[in-house]
Amino acid sequence: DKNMNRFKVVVANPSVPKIAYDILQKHCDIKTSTVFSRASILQDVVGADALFWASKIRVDKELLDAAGPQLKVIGTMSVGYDQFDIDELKARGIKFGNTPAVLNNAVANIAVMLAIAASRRFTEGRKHIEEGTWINYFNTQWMLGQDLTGSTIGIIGLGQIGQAIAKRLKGFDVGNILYTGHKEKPEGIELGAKFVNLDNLIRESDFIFLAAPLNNQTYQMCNSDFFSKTKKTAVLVNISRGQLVDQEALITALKTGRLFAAGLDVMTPEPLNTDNELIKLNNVVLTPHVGSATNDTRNAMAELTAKNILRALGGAEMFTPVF
Ligand SMILES: O=CC(=O)O
Repeated sequence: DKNMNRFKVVVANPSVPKIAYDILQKHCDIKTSTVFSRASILQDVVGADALFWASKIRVDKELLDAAGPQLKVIGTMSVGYDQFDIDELKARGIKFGNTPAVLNNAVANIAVMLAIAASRRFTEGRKHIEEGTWINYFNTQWMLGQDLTGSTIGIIGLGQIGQAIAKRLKGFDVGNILYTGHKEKPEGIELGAKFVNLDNLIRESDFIFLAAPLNNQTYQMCNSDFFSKTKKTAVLVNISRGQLVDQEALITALKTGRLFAAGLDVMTPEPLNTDNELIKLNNVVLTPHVGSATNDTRNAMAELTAKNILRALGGAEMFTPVF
């Protein structure tokens, strides 16, 4: 039987780059889930040895039960993995990997873009052009923004993306770089970044970057208490997950001048409802969760996920295991 020792892999997204198929095809039979519905994916995963996940659909007990006990490997084509029931995966001895590192540059770049766009009033300026309210006399006080140069930067989560953000901002001659997280990091020392508690970071930062994963510790960490301590001139940038922010509290802070502006690549829900207040606010810059969305980065993520899956199916350690 020529199919002996071949594995069954389910790719849970029809848009996964071809390179993943080229890699997996050598040792696997691939089934691609063509519809983004939980019901159809629950059927497609039946009998899979491995899952190639590129989906927000939750991988929980129900889905793992549907797949069956032969399922031993999952690779997610993302760095975040909040859609997975980690305890359930561990209990079943499933090897699990994500795609860190390969998306650091693309995501850090969009973080810097959002910081500058928000602090320099991109949305408001664009509206003035469109609506014909671009004033035709020279007003030295029109459309003034906040400086990145000389500012105090606060990074919540100095992981690989947080570090890539810090490295870039040094090129803008920022002042101090502060960070917070569960522990002080050697990389922080190398970057000349100072480990502080969250309270100090909120109070002192001119720009606050959210670069921490979504988990029980970070869920809704930016709440009304958080925004009661920010500088009124501060800019918030979120490239992590929308659920780190109490969005109603953020909107209130933006409307009442508790916060100068926000640049958000992530929000709740995604996609955002078209009548959401965030879209109406002049001091918000939005991008539709496209931090890693470049050709090269998505190809690299697909390649790494496929290689991780093959390694684990062959009994070796993944290149980038979560566990
Ligand atoms: O949000 C995207 C990712 O986690 O890679």
